[in-house]
Amino acid sequence: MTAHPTGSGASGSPTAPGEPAAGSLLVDGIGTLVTNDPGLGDGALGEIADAALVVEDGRVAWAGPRTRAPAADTRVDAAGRCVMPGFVDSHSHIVFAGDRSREFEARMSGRPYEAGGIRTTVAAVRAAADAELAATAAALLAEARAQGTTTLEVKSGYGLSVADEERCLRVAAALTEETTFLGAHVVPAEYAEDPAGYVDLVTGPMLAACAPHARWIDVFCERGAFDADQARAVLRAGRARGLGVRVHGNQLGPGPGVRVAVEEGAASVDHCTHLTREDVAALADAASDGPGTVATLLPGVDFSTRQPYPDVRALLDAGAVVALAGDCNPGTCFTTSMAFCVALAVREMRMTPAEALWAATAGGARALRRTDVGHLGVGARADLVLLAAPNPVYLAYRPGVPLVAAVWKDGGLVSGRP
Ligand SMILES: N=CN[C@@H](CCC(=O)O)C(=O)O
Ligand SMILES: [Zn+2]
Repeated sequence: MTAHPTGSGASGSPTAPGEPAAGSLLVDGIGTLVTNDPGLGDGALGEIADAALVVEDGRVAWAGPRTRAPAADTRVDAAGRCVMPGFVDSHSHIVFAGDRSREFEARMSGRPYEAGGIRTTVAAVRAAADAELAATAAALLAEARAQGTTTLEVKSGYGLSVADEERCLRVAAALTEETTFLGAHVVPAEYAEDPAGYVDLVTGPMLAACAPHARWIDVFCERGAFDADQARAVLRAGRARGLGVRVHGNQLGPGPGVRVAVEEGAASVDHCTHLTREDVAALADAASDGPGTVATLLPGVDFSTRQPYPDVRALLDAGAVVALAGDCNPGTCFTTSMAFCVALAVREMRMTPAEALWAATAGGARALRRTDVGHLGVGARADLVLLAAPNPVYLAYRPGVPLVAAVWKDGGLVSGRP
């Protein structure tokens, strides 16, 4: 660290928006610092009151009480506000085209959500140019980032042909390293009479074209999409190509999604709206044995589809690892706000504010099997959020209010102003 010998902050102007910090950066005067490192501070969030944090080379170099802070080349004054790790949103479908607001309107008038709505977006994506897909996705990524998301997973799944899935993944890979091949989202209309043929396409030529752009493979294991055997075939083919596996499951009703995910060693099973006692036990067992399968809950989906919320207390009481993610998509949840999801999880699912914030940061990192994000321990990526609030409880306490004042990614200011 380029530290100065004084204990007080060095002088220097705050980093200009978009510019990476040159040299070391001291963020001083932090009212509450959330580190998610219980070795550094109080509780599961590792909270430190009246704190400071030093960034160097894009990583956290020091975190602790401000009275002991080393100086640095540049200083930012948090003026008593909260600093937390950036949100790790481990589930999104932001590469799409078209508009489904009328489908939402119909749903709010009583029509149930059905997986078939996905095909509406598939038709729009197939008709859209790459540049249109890229512009929409980049705008949504910027929107998410301005609200504190510093790691965002992005799936394909609205192309459902070799060429369209491949170009959706190329668009995603230009935005994030957390890309997921979801050719097995639903069976497209042209394969309606031959679902087995579509699984062969996904596990064969489509996977071959998409794997170079993807880190993960995913499957929607649900009535109306893919059954347990089809899901296993998809996940195994992806794993054989070196992809990590994840599953959409138990969204629309009880089903085999969780069981398949745990048995196939998936990093995460997402939705988990309808769980049996056996599902909860399987997720808890998985958590006690190796990296496990994280239960990723998507409360924005349950909100926007008028579904019940998952039984998160059963999961937490049993010892499962829980993440919260946004699932931004045009059909079931068109939000990029992780703060909104945290507020829903607290109010509607009865998570404590600390549980919800952990799940939306460290939990998301676990769901992506990442150790460099989701916390602010020494060595972590300096992905920071400065809140216009003294502590993180405000995320749920002031729902719907834009509380994110500034966002740094890898130590560089990418949104807002300190
Ligand atoms: N459940 C499956 N896929 C998306 C929905 C996509 C859509 O309806 O367009 C989800 O995560 O909710
Ligand atoms: Zn999804």
